[in-house]
Amino acid sequence: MSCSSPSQREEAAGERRNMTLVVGYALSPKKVDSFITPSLLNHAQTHGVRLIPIDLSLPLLNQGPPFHCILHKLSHPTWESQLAEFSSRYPTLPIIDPPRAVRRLHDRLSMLQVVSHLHLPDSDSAPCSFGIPDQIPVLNTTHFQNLLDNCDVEYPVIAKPSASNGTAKSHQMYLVFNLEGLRKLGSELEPPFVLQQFVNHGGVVFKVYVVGDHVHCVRRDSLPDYDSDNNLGLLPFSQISNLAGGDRGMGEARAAMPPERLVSDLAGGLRDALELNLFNFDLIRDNRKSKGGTDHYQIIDINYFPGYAKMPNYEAVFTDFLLRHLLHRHNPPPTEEV
Ligand SMILES: O=P(O)(O)O[C@@H]1[C@@H](OP(=O)(O)O)[C@H](OP(=O)(O)O)[C@H](O)[C@H](OP(=O)(O)O)[C@H]1OP(=O)(O)O
Ligand SMILES: Nc1ncnc2c1ncn2[C@@H]1O[C@H](COP(=O)(O)OP(=O)(O)O)[C@@H](O)[C@H]1O
Ligand SMILES: [Mg+2]
Ligand SMILES: [Mg+2]
Repeated sequence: MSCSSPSQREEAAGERRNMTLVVGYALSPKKVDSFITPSLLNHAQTHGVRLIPIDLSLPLLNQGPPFHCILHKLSHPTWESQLAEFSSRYPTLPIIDPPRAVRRLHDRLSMLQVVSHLHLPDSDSAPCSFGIPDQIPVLNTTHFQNLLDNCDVEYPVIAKPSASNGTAKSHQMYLVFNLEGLRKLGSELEPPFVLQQFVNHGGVVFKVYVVGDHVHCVRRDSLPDYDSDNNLGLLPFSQISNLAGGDRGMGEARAAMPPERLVSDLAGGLRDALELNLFNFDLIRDNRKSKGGTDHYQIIDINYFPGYAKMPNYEAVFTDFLLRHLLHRHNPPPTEEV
């Protein structure tokens, strides 16, 4: 509990405005290359934010200078236990974002569960609705065998590994067109995975990037609509919207952007429900359910700390987020040497 008065808090915020905020980051080498660019470091430094790498080979508690905040996208047990130890020593120091909240996005079922509980404020402009595609969790081989025996899958479906943990394997998906394809899937993908209803969406996916209060939506190419003449049983694919020229506009000309109000309401609703500041989500317009002037959107994926460097002006957006997040906190930074 903070015992400081409003005037003390103002004073503390004032002091912090004149000092450099130190942000320790723990990211994979690939993420460091794409995100911690010289332009981000320079922009942040000019605005009083120093980004410092955390040395994963040393105990976090022994590292300095004292951090005002920790930024991370790592989830191995050693790192999480270091963070837990650090948080119990400095309970008010912000961890962006808390591992407990990030973990929810590591499973493709739990990441979307939160969408079902979202209630957005009514909008008078552009009526639309949202949801998630139907999905069947396949937990083990017995469960998979039951599905094959009972033939109660509505094709086409996309088989997605349950784990969404940043590995190439977690992005390896399969379009399954019929029972024959489902049989073949058995020798390609080991449970646990989900079978998610394939949704015709005009070949365009909208990616909504969230950085605290900042929301930015882009359009990318996606899988084409289902063609019933296609007699392929099973079609593997991976990171379709990230392929070179992923926004080259195959479906772009036909695809209007989703209403701004829906995008910002979904972003805000998810931010609060997930208790996360850094994420993006993939949104598609469901052609079958969009009727009578009401468009229906489906959320199909949510990613922690995505590729922000693709966002225009990300250096300013991110620095501004760090400043707001740290300066508006009521608790002063730790005074003890870290
Ligand atoms: O590297 P990028 O820029 O392609 O970013 C990836 C994201 O692409 P996006 O920003 O949505 O286009 C990507 O989003 P998708 O899953 O492709 O929708 C993931 O967030 C990926 O992280 P991870 O492999 O799931 O841990 C992100 O990879 P990391 O940068 O975190 O390694
Ligand atoms: N239910 C779906 N219906 C239609 N297309 C989908 C569906 N789910 C995913 N896709 C397509 O597959 C791509 C990858 O799926 P996604 O769940 O976003 O996995 P990843 O985590 O690898 O990005 C999406 O960007 C979209 O193009
Ligand atoms: Mg995705
Ligand atoms: Mg993803």
